[in-house]
Amino acid sequence: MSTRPPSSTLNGLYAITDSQLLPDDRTLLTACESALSEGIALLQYRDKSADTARRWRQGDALAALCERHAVPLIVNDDLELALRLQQRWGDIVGLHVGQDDVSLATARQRLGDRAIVGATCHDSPVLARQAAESGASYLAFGRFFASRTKPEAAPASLSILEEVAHLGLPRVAIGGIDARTAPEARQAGAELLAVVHAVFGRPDIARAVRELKLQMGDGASPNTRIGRHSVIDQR
Ligand SMILES: Cc1ncc(COP(=O)(O)OP(=O)(O)O)c(N)n1
Ligand SMILES: Cc1ncsc1CCOP(=O)(O)O
Ligand SMILES: [Mg+2]
Repeated sequence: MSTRPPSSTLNGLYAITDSQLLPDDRTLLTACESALSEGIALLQYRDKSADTARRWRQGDALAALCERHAVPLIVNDDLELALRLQQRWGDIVGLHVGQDDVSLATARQRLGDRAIVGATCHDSPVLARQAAESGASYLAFGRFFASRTKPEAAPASLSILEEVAHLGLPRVAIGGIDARTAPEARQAGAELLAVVHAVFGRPDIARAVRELKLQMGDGASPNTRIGRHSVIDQR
């Protein structure tokens, strides 16, 4: 019944925006354009502010950018924003939910079977199984290394990635991923490496993406393109 992408189709670098590192529209869009031009698998819009108008404006502009690059835009936390953007931009828009956000089952039900809906599972095989059963498109684990963006996130061991391999969903590693730690996370089994600071905290974003992809090795080139060569169309 599910039309979720098979695990082999989500693979590569997953860049996540940060409203402190990218404080205004122009900085945000220029930075994301640079990252997208170098080839990322997914872009997440993560804005913790209470400014709904800004989130809609920026989300809409990012969706336009992502559509041009045929890369999915994943909204963090905000189901209503994801739904609004989905109405306008279609299934290029997805959602990431954590354990304190709207439930994965609700998100899946409201966004439909074709949307990418990802879930935070920290370092828990139980949460991972529940997320898989509730329709997650990918499972995110971490933080694995010291994170400048979210230092308070609970630490996790890379061994969780192997433990959940049997679920057959793409595994995301997050937290302190950079060019130095990327090979370790990749070798431990992560299909996707989610990165804030090592992309958007760097002065040359295109170069940062190139370096990370180099360290990720084979398969770091995105293959999640939406459009004529879409994994979504191929499902
Ligand atoms: C890819 C990815 N993985 C994990 C998270 C963290 O989500 P959450 O636990 O809801 O924490 P916040 O990001 O909302 O602070 C994520 N955003 N993306
Ligand atoms: C959102 C989130 N969840 C766990 S760590 C983290 C932040 C990752 O940012 P960085 O790549 O800068 O460590
Ligand atoms: Mg959240």
